[in-house]
Amino acid sequence: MSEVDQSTEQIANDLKNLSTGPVEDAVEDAVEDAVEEVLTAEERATDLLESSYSVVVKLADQQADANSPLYSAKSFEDLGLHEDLLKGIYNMKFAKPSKIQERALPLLLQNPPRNMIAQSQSGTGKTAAFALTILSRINYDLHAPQALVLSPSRELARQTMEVIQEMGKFTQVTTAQAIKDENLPPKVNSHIIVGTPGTVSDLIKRRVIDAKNIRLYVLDEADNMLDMQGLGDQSRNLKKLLPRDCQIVLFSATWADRVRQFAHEIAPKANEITLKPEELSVDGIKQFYVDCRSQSKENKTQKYDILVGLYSLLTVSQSIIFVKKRETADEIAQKMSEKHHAVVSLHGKLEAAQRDEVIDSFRAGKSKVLITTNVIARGIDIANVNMVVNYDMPTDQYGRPDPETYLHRIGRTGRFGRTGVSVNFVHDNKSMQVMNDIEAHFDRKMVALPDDLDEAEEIIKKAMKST
Ligand SMILES: Nc1ncnc2c1ncn2[C@@H]1O[C@H](COP(=O)(O)OP(=O)(O)OP(=O)(O)O)[C@@H](O)[C@H]1O
Repeated sequence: MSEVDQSTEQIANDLKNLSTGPVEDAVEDAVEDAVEEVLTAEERATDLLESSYSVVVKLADQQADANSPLYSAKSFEDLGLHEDLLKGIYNMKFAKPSKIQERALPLLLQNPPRNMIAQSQSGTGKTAAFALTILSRINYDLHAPQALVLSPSRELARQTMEVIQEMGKFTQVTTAQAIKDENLPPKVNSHIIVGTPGTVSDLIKRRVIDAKNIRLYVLDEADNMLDMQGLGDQSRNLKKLLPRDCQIVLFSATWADRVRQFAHEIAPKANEITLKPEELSVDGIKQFYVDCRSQSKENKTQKYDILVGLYSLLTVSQSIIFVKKRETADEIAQKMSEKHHAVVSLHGKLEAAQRDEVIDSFRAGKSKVLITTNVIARGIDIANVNMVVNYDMPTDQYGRPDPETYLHRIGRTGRFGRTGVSVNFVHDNKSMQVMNDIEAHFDRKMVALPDDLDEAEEIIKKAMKST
């Protein structure tokens, strides 16, 4: 058998291994469903450029010269980016690279390309780091997919696509979104594809996307995707369809130890940028909690009343309320709307078009309060969100504290040095324990708010201004 035949056969086998089920919303459904199923079974958790966090850079190639000016670039020009990209960056009002951009870009852009596993706090500009890498590596004369970016939700895929388009505005780049219900031509020849894993797998399987020229494979929120049952396999199977020398780039704010091992398997010999857990909290986000236990045994009602009591604060700017179940999101949204409070809900059970409508109106500031599940806990970047409420503390499918999800949720505020406040609702001893464990994990104290809501409001308002 010739080499070409062998690799064709390998690809055919790999295609068979890709999930053939309804994979559309696999990642987000997995996040939501896992939690919901177990709950039912049991009866059912400034200026950033001047911030002081330290970054540890581990070079896979120990011979590399860590003192090279490339490893400590101070401006976008120093990175040797093409003029068209510099125009795009400055058009977006980026004056200087953030720390992760400064550290990651020289490693990402080196030749021959090296894999990368990178970590940086939420809202610190990881998207631009991989977007610039992709835009720098595209051969614009070749009209074929050359970079593949996977995101865990359609909302994040759409947002990432917009960033890439804006950054590449002065280039000849062409892009395509591989998300549910997107109208794509029978053969996609755009340079860059951004999508969710299920849809991308399906399109490659149906040969709508030809993977043979892909030279960059980026998993954004990579720990999330690699940690999900089935989806880790899906991401790995997808990788097998890509050329051997494809550069694999994994980004996230969080990397639980158990996931790191998968990361190294999918991105062998990767350069690595890591942070310690205690460096992960964004200083600009002030973290509070309300103890709902003290006032009523009817915890559910009590939580809801407190949320409604905080409504004027929620609408000072924009806010996101995270709940565990889709039903809770809808229930609260409906109850609050009946009281003429302007809130919207977003979760994986909505139709694709509805989801787009909800997030677009929230992004445009037309709605001020968004009630949602973990489906948009990651990556969503909306500058005006200055408050996040954990109506239900984040737990995994076994009911254990989920510090990673906590960090991503609260990271929807305090973006790129902005002001942010997060408020956790504690309604029983278990949720208190979850919160205490998360506090311990990040070595960060959460401040108790007084029972008196007026007083609590004053404290939060002050924190919103002072951070
Ligand atoms: N160098 C820069 N100068 C100014 N603003 C920047 C720069 N880099 C990124 N930003 C802005 O910072 C915000 C956060 O960036 P981004 O969404 O990439 O964060 P992230 O690190 O991916 O966060 P998350 O972990 O939540 O996904 C965006 O609004 C982006 O436009």
